[in-house]
Amino acid sequence: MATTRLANTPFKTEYAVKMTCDSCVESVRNVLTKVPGINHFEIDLQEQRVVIEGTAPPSLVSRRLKETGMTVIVRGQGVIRGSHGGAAVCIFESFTYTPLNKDDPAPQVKPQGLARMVQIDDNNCLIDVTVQGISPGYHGIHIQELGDISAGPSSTGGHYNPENVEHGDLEKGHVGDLGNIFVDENGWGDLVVESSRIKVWDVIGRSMVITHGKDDAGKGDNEQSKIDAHISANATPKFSIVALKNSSKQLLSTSDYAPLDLSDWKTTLQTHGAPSDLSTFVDYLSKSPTPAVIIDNTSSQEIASQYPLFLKKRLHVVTPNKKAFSGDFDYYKKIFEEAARQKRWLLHESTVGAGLPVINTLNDLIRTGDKIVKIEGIFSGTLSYIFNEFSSLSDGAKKKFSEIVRVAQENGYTEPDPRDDLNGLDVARKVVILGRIAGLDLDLDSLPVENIVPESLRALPSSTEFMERLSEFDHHFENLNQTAKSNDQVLRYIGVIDPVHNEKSVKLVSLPSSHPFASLKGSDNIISFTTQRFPNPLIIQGAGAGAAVTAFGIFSDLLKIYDSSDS
Ligand SMILES: NC(=O)C1=CN([C@@H]2O[C@H](COP(=O)(O)OP(=O)(O)OC[C@H]3O[C@@H](n4cnc5c(N)ncnc54)[C@H](OP(=O)(O)O)[C@@H]3O)[C@@H](O)[C@H]2O)C=CC1
Ligand SMILES: N[C@@H](CC=O)C(=O)O
Repeated sequence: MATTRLANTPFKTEYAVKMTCDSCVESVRNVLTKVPGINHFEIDLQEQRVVIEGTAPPSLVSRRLKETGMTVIVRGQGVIRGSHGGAAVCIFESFTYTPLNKDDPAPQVKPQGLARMVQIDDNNCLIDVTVQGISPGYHGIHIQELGDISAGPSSTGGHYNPENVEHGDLEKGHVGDLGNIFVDENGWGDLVVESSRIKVWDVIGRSMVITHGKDDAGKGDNEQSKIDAHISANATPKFSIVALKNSSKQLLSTSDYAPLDLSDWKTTLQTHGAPSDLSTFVDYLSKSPTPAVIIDNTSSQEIASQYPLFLKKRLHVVTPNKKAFSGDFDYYKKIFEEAARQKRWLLHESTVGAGLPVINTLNDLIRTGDKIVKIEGIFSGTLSYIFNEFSSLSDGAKKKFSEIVRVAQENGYTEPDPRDDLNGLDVARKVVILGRIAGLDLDLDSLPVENIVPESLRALPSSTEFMERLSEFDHHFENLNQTAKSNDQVLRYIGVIDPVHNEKSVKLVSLPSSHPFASLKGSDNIISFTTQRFPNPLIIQGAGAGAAVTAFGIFSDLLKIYDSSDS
């Protein structure tokens, strides 16, 4: 079954060869006279057709012909005498592909392709695959067990594996393991394989899937490699981190964009990192042979102001950083326009509610034509945690306000400076972000925000000093709490957007215990969307701060890019 072995029975193959002149014909003739197993051939310049009879495998013939620089496609095969063994065609379409800008006059090439399968004799099946519009590099290609493509690759089952063996290569792996197709920098790729294990009549009615990643042919150093190399239709894709930076140092991988060793990344970054330089960092990423995403995990305005540059350099952007989306309104519009122009994603699900699907839900409500009546919620994990701990109607030993703020900081809920939570600015930013998505021309200056940082602590130069002195105000917060409690109420810090009555605010309120916001736990956020379709509000609730859930939100944005990315 090796690709250069001659077939047992002579057969006829027709190739489309892009020949433009007599010298092309001469080159083809030269090649064909040297390939073993060719009994007879005819070359037709006008029809750009070459017909070959013999036992030479088409994979070998087409490889040799392509070495002349001409485009070669296997057009069809058949036996010379006697009955035909059977043939089938599989058309590749991208299940998840959506052009980023449907109005673009020059939309990206839609991923598509074709696999022709011909049973060239009783034993050998020839599969000839051509694809276009796929990201450059190697992609695994498999015949799948099922032909159900109703849910794209995920409904096609596993690799076709009638011999019940481990995942591997064409020789010994699943019968459906065809190896990898190589796609060039223009998005074109082809592959010709011959297999004595595949029979056309066995695979008709099944399906084929081309994966985003390279197939490791079962040679990976993990258990999954023996099953599907982590690239089956349902597997979570793997991303490579090839560049890393903080405000002082950066690490870039080598010219082959191999993943960085992250086992002790903090030390490696500190000890081996080069001085931080955003421009070399972005240049390096922009030259990646596969689609690259820059993840801005800072709260830096400086980084947020560089998004147009990232997008121009054809990088997708994913971020939990609220600055770009809640700052200057013109800049906000500009970055989305640039993203559309460059056909890059600019995703920021975790800017509101960390990993909770808040922005997605709001976008979906609006895109499907719903009318937003009111959005209100507890948008700060920090303030939720603080007031859930500090203000409840149950009795029992309570911690002081300043102690609770310290725990919120230790748990990673707070902004780098907790005053950015307590002053309401972080909630205000989230309210602005949601308001803008809902179509309001909203900005931070026009939003009434209640700042609960005691006045004399606002100008302190460092967050450390602020934390040291916050206890001086424990009695002030305790008084607020007792007043609420005496009315059977609890303190909660909420944000409200009411487009119908043009009201918006961010404030500390007292709510009765029956209110859904009163019974929150931990650092949970709660966001309630009242819409025309949802007069009883659609409510999203769950942890709204902390490393794990924020990383989940970022990861889900990455998956969205992965799912749509063939460019
Ligand atoms: N924590 C949470 O629960 C959530 C956070 N977010 C958002 O996520 C972002 C990060 O928050 P968090 O991880 O808590 O913050 P941290 O302060 O813990 O981390 C910020 C990181 O950004 C780096 N950084 C700052 N400026 C630059 C720069 N100019 N270039 C490169 N790196 C820089 C810092 O590096 P260095 O140490 O060198 O300064 C640090 O590593 C913020 O925008 C926040 O609002 C969103 C949802 C939830
Ligand atoms: N500090 C923020 C983190 C997320 O944006 C919060 O407490 O919610």
